Amino acid sequence: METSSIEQFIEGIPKAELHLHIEGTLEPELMFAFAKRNNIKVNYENVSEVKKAYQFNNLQEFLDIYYAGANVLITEQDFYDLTWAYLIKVKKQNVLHIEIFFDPQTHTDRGIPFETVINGIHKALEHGEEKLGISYRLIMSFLRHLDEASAFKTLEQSLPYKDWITAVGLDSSELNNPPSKFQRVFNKSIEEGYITVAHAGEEGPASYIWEALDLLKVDRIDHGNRCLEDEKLVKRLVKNQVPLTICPLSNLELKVVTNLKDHPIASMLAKNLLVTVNSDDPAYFGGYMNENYIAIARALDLSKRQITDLAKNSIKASWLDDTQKEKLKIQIETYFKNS
Ligand SMILES: Nc1ncnc2[nH]cnc12
Ligand SMILES: [Zn+2]
Repeated sequence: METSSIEQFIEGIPKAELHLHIEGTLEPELMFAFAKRNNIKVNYENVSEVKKAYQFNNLQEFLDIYYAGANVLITEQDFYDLTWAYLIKVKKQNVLHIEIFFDPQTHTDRGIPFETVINGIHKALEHGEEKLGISYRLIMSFLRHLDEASAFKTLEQSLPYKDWITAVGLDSSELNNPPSKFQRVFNKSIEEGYITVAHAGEEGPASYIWEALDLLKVDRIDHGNRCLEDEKLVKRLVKNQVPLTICPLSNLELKVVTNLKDHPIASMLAKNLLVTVNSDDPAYFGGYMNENYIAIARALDLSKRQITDLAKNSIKASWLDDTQKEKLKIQIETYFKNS
């Protein structure tokens, strides 16, 4: 049997995506299409001008452009089309399961009803499951630069759609917005039956990861890069096998790391942390799932065995039921053996 290249191996391996903001999949072409049909002015003349503007020195510089981009999303059809375009992309990348974020406040704060947003996304996800065979979970993320009252209002708005939403998350500007700011909202979310996750340790200190674990009772940490600064924290994450949803190209583009060769994923794997590879905001950071896997595999010279373990981690860290997890892990291992 001819052995496949590492790129071919990555392209074909079954995998799950656990850290993806649907608003971060807004490709410039789609931005212009939505702007045109909704009669909205975009700050750029054309696609290449948009791409040129996507140069960031930190998280905040990215967020400013990302929230401006989301202004073109108005109708249920826009949210449907955005989600559908993402599903088509990941289907081609052998992604079998997705657990994705949406940020309701980005839209409700500009007068778009909560129901418009969730109806469009939910409809596309249902069609994706039915027609493309991609299973999914939806995570409603609170914007941490806004106040607790706004998060509580968003939680209230979500309750009629509880059956469509598995978890709540926490994203946006991390520095000076610690998880503790949202402890009461997260407690109430747990009472309502939601699982919890939070972005922590992307730019913020390791103490924010402790807070996410102890105060927000999170099931996974999104990013978590800076956990390595605290040995006691690493021990806790390893012992409880708390998943970290790592986003290599996002880290590079937002200058969380200066070079992928120095990415902490290598020492995370060595320490037996439960790490997964994800795309975060692929339209802004230059790559979906496979591009992220390929970039990190090339930079760190990962073996097919290590890539297989990362793909299996994505299943282990997901909220699929145990039977489905076993089935998919066997599918991934069989792929490895036949490669
Ligand atoms: N990488 C990221 N960190 C925090 N908030 C975000 N919202 C979208 N992408 C994000
Ligand atoms: Zn993110």
